[in-house]
Amino acid sequence: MDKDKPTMSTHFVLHRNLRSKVSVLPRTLRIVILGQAAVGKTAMVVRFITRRYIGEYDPTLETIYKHEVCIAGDVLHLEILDTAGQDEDALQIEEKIKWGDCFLVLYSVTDRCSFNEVMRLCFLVNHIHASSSGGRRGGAGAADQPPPIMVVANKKDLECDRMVSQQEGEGLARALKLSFREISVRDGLDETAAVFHALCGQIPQQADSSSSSSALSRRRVVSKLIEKIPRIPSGPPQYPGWQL
Ligand SMILES: Nc1nc2c(ncn2[C@@H]2O[C@H](COP(=O)(O)OP(=O)(O)OP(=O)(O)O)[C@@H](O)[C@H]2O)c(=O)[nH]1
Repeated sequence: MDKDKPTMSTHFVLHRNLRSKVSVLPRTLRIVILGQAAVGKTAMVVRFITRRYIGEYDPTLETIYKHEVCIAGDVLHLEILDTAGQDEDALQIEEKIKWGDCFLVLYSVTDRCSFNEVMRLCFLVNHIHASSSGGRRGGAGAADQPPPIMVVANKKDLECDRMVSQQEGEGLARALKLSFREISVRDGLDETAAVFHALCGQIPQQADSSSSSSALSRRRVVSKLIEKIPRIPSGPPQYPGWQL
């Protein structure tokens, strides 16, 4: 492998020779990034896809990023919805949650309000997914399970401004029975990539989430709204303010 090649991570890059060894059909996995404004949602997605760190704050208009990864020999097409942290109406957030297969709920360790919002967002995700799977019981497959959610604490590099301890974050995630990571998107490229890796690893192997009946019915409902969100194709878009 060419060490000098500007790729995002050796664990995640899909090389041509690897592609030929993969036996299963690629699956599409939709990840929704939730969290209050300025917690680092856009910085995290862009860091994961391009390795670059955005040092400037530009409030997000919703964007869907597309990216391809190979995890444990399984090719995944990722569609990552970077939501706007600004207030939005309940219907909009519901549509986005219905669109997703799995979720990263972010807060900043320097912002207690963003931490306080985590529990509400996690309950919302579980509630909306439970309702949209039609209350079916006893069915097989991932549609009846709560969707994978990971709680992510960002900006741990800002120790002097810390308002939420790591123990508090771990305690909340434990109470919600969710996985938890504390990271610095600014300082930690590998730990940022590991968040996505771990989330993808929580998806049941047998579940082709892009074609299950409940996923399809959810998506019919939300497709009109989501089509309005700009899509960023693979490859690094150029923004001012990016640093390596
Ligand atoms: N120190 C530090 N700053 C960070 C880190 N991650 C993101 N930031 C900064 O936090 C600010 C907000 O980051 P964004 O990624 O725009 O936040 P967002 O959650 O997408 O915000 P909205 O678009 O309003 O929802 C930017 O100035 C980033 O550079 C980090 O790990 N450490």
